[in-house]
Amino acid sequence: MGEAEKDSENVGFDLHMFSRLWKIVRIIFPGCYSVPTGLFFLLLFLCFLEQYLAYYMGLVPSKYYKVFDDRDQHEFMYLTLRACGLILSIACVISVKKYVESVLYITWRQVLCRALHRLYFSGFNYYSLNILDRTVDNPDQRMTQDVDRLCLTLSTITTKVIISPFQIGYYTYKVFVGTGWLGTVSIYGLFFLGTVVNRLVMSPVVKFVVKQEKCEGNFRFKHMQVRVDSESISFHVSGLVESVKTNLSLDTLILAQQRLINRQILLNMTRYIFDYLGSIISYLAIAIPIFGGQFDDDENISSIVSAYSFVCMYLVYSLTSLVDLSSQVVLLSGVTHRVAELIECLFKLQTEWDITTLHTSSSFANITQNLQRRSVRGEEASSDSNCLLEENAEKGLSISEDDQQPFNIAFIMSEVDIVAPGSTKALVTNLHLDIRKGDNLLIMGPSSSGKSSILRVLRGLWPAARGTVAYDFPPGPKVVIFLPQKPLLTNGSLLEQIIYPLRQDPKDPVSNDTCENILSLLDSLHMRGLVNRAGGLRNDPDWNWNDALSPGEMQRVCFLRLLFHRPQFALVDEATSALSLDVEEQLYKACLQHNITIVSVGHRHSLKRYHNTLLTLDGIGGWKKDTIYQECDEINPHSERDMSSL
Ligand SMILES: Nc1ncnc2c1ncn2[C@@H]1O[C@H](COP(=O)(O)OP(=O)(O)OP(=O)(O)O)[C@@H](O)[C@H]1O
Repeated sequence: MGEAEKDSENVGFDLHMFSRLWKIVRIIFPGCYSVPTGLFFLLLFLCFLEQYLAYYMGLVPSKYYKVFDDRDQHEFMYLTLRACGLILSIACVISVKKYVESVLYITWRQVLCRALHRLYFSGFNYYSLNILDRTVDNPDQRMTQDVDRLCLTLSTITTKVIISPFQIGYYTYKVFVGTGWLGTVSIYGLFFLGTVVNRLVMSPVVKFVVKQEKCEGNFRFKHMQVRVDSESISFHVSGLVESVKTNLSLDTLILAQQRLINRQILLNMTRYIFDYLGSIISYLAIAIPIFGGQFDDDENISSIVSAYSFVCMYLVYSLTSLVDLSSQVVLLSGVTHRVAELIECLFKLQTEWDITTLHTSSSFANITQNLQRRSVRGEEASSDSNCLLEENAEKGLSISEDDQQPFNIAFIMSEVDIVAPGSTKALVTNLHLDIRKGDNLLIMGPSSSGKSSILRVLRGLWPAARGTVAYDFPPGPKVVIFLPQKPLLTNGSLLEQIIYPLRQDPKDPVSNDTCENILSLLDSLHMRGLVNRAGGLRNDPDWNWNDALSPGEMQRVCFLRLLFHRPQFALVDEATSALSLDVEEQLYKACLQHNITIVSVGHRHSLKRYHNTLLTLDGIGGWKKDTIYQECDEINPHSERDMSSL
């Protein structure tokens, strides 16, 4: 059983649930003067007002009894008018209360989701959570559906829970005055019995809610897979396979729902038993003073019974409505556990990320300072690479916040072992590598030998199993850009694809000159047709770019990012594998012309022409570095074609 499964087995309606709920409450109430706090107190006020009006409304029937007994027509008219006023006020208060409740629910949802997004998109938490750390299932579902249910349930039950003590206290006093201690105790006895039975029945149901939510997430994910990969599935004519698998995840979900429903039978049974017992017990409570002779024979029993039965019933109602909340509390407990688990995991990843970032940048500073010291001492470098490092250090390799400043070294890897997550076998061992300006590096090797993994470790997605990885440069596309193996296209216009990872600021739109540059870049790659298809550069065609473009077009669009941003370093993973050699040459030479230092991962030998160092992995942990000697004109970006347009 996995760690995640063990955790979902250990959930219930207990102290752990309350401590997790408290964490969430601290997020959804960001401060004393925040909107959610204001809305919450307004809601509380409306709830009290509703109760106040309900009390007077409840006494109206008993007053009618008295009016009829007295044959008082004038009082009857007055009472009717008063009742109409009360009805109008209570209807207004309840509808405004429901409105505020809904606004509070969506405000909480926004606050909680934004807090989760902040953590999720901080550093590489989204990557770690989805790829590396598997302790939390379906984070997407937790942030969408579970947060929604949590906020909705919380907004409907919190005020009930808060005003209950006041409501119960007041009606207990009234019942005690009317029926004495025996009536009060019998009502309370019923409530405590109901609470104990409910607590026993409720707690085991929580884990079934958690399981059902998990299956719900898996089911949705399966549908999402089919949506994203519909073309590939169609090529395999594998609709039947996907249909079977989707039905399988549906069946698992239905089974989980059925199990939950089975458990809920008992919960509902106890709930309704206590509901109906409640309606009887109020009359039993009134019977005590009546049969006990507390009222005189000539007293108007029917109006007294009506008045007392109202307070008794209201006390019973207040108590049983707490018990009635059990099914909502079960749901709340289930989603609280799921959302809190996500928050806890994100906090853990955030802490790890902060430590790693601190470690890598301080390692970088230490390494570069050591290099400087060594060069001052005049130590002889033992290898070519050391010579170069020292050369760079002497030039004053300072890491600055300014992304326009030239960076001589972007990354340093020293004695690094790379191990894939969940594996024990090293893909690459004792790797020494520094990515420095002007040294275009090509990484080759058999499939699965760990070529992309080197980029993952450089990017900080995977930790190095041993050794030091150091990098320290400002974020943003002007210093370093990575192009992953799978082209990444976002939603939005063609312009947004090319300026990615920057985004259009609606207040400061991309200038016409920049658009002209982008258009000429697209022209030079014969991609003007795409601009027309997308309805213009700035137009959002509202399509899924991954479905709308061919793999070659996707690679060309992604590569154009490099030529648009012109970073100092570009680390590209098989970014031209779907392109013709012609286009590959055109793109690489443009990069060289713009003085972009390239680190490429690839299989094609044609790539050697654009690099001067070759790192070859042997697939069993070993590696070697060689210099690639070029014919002079081979790497001359101007030799064959004028690249100025790019
Ligand atoms: N997220 C992951 N979790 C666990 N193992 C992984 C993960 N990603 C990759 N691996 C494993 O790491 C190994 C190296 O993968 P990598 O992507 O670095 O290979 P590669 O040399 O780039 O291969 P190719 O040439 O086929 O792209 C593979 O065996 C792969 O299965």
